[in-house]
Amino acid sequence: MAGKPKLYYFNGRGRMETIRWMLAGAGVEVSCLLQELESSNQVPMVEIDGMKLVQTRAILNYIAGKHNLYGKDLKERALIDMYVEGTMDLNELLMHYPFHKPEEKEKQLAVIVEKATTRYFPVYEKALKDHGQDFLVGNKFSRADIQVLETILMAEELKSDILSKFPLLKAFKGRISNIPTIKKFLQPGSQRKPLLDEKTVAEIKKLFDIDQ
Ligand SMILES: N[C@@H](CCC(=O)N[C@@H](CS)C(=O)NCC(=O)O)C(=O)O
Repeated sequence: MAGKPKLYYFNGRGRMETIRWMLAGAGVEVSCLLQELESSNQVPMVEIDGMKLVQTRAILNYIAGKHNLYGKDLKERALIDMYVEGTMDLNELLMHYPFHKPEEKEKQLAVIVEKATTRYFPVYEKALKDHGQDFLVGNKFSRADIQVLETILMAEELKSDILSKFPLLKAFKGRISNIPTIKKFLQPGSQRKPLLDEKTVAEIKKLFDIDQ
């Protein structure tokens, strides 16, 4: 039997966090290897099924395909990709937020809130309204549900009422958070990482030579 996937990354969210979410949603346990991470490594890197995979999307696609989280046919996959790519655009802004200078943060938060509430969340709200189902695509739990929930929770950390104009998305958040694998991941002690603190931000900036 193949062992647990090994995750190579720093001890924080970054691009690995969505991979952690995906594996958790699929009910897969992981090992995390932090000590082997150097700035010359391409990360995130995941050792899985005899492969050492880099590139976040390639890793996510593999895990989602392997665990039946990627739709039943090409059309469902296209919809899932569409929702996932949107949420990854927003996630990218949220991920970078802790790295902004204190004096830039207010402006950056306004950009995030504006984009979330006018560009991205309305698409999910409309999809849920139009088909009236519990999940975003194909009436079945998929990676789109996992990734949209991850992004919603990150956005709420910065603005707790960000879903106030999105009642269906709010109900969706409650439903997906209650799926047993996700519920477990949301509890303390899981591999889920907290919002980056200043000390970790400084360490990451140093590791990757980021001057922001
Ligand atoms: N396209 C790659 C981007 C990987 C990436 O940018 N990784 C960051 C850490 S999360 C990094 O290595 N930054 C430092 C650098 O690019 O030199 C992916 O999605 O995995």
